[in-house]
Amino acid sequence: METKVLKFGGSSLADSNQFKKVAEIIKSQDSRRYVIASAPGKRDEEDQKVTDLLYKCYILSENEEDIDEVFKKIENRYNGIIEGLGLDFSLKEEFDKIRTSILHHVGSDYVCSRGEYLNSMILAEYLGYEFIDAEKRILFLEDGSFDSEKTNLVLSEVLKDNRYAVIPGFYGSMPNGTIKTFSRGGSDITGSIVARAVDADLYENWTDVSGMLMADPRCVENPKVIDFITYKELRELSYMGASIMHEDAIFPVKQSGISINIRNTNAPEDNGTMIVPEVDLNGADRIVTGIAGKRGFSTINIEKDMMNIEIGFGRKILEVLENNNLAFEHLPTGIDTMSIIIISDTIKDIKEKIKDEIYEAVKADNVEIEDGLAMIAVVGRGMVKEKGTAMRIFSAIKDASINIRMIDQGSSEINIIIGVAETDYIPALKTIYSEFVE
Ligand SMILES: Nc1ncnc2c1ncn2[C@@H]1O[C@H](COP(=O)(O)OP(=O)(O)O)[C@@H](O)[C@H]1O
Ligand SMILES: N[C@@H](CC(=O)OP(=O)(O)O)C(=O)O
Repeated sequence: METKVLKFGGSSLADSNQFKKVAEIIKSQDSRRYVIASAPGKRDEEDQKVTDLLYKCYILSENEEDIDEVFKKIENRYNGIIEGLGLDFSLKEEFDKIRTSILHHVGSDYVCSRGEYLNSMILAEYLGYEFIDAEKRILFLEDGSFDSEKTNLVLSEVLKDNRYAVIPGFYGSMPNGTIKTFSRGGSDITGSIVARAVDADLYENWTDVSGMLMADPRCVENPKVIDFITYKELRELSYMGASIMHEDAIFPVKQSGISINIRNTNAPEDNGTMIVPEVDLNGADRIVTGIAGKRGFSTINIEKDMMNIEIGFGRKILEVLENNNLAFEHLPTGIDTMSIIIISDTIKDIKEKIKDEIYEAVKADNVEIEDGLAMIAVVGRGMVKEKGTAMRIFSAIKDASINIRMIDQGSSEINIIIGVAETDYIPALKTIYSEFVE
């Protein structure tokens, strides 16, 4: 029998009307057997996500402030859904337990995870599916990383006895039993983990847009939908800010070669985007599959005459970063210069320390740290066989009178990354999009 795993994001489960659409989608195919639910998301621009409200309660309680007003808002969200669906079902005992836990200062991960826990209970009740908790089934290791193999064993064992089930997204357990969440947006990862555990034929990721778009719709007007995209391209784009899917959601399905179909809960008739292991390169009808970007990067510029012949120069610099627990994004080099691109937030409080340590480590002539950089990734499997793509990007940027501050091309040749000033970020995205799409 065909098996599909479906993940519904917060926007798809934000109120009872959305729940009804979701149930209709699930019930329309017998193969739609395992459902991962997120916490209720925003109903409109001004609304708040339940995960954010829960976190607010956690902070209030930590500061010994009253949580009642915010906690009431959370209860009202769930009670509104239950009433709207006409269910004879109450979460009162669960609310009391969570409230008491918050007042007793349980960990923030436990508090934030309750959004998906409660929403999944309602959805299971509404569908008549089994509720299978992620606690003790999605497992983390002592160091906080995800325990992929053990989870796969435990989860496949539980799910093989349940033909239809709802599983909360976003969290699992530490070896000592406490709840741990993935980073924000992590229900996408849970969906991928479940798809692997049941060896699904397809992982459907249901959201509020009709697939992965060629650019962020908040920056470019009406971007086109991507029909097919490879795991590798998706990883590049999601890491660089195409926030439709969590950047780590690809790994569990990649191990079994399961495709992901991004679909729109509000337009279920649309085909959406298929994310596949590989597609025939000659089949790529576009050179560029998608464009994504992020603001908030800094550059550490290091100058030293003849650094090019100094053995161990790079290692000494990277050691400074490692000793300060800093990851770097890119490392463009010249003959006597090296630049390190780094996320601004990670370095903001230790800039002078890092500069001093680099001076000390390599006896540099000059070290400067510059903020305000945005990075844009132009990604496409079609770029490998096409000449002149870089030239087209650069001339489009030049024609828009934008200065390029950094260039990096990955060795797989499926992406070109450029750095521009944050103020030039949106104009640069727009001009690259119109060069390749319009
Ligand atoms: N390249 C892109 N394609 C589609 N959506 C994108 C892209 N980049 C950013 N987004 C944003 O991602 C949103 C969907 O992700 P998210 O809010 O996490 O949904 P969900 O609540 O369903 O998990 C879209 O509404 C859109 O604003
Ligand atoms: N509710 C969590 C996890 C999640 O994945 O949500 P969503 O599917 O709405 O992005 C968050 O807001 O981060």
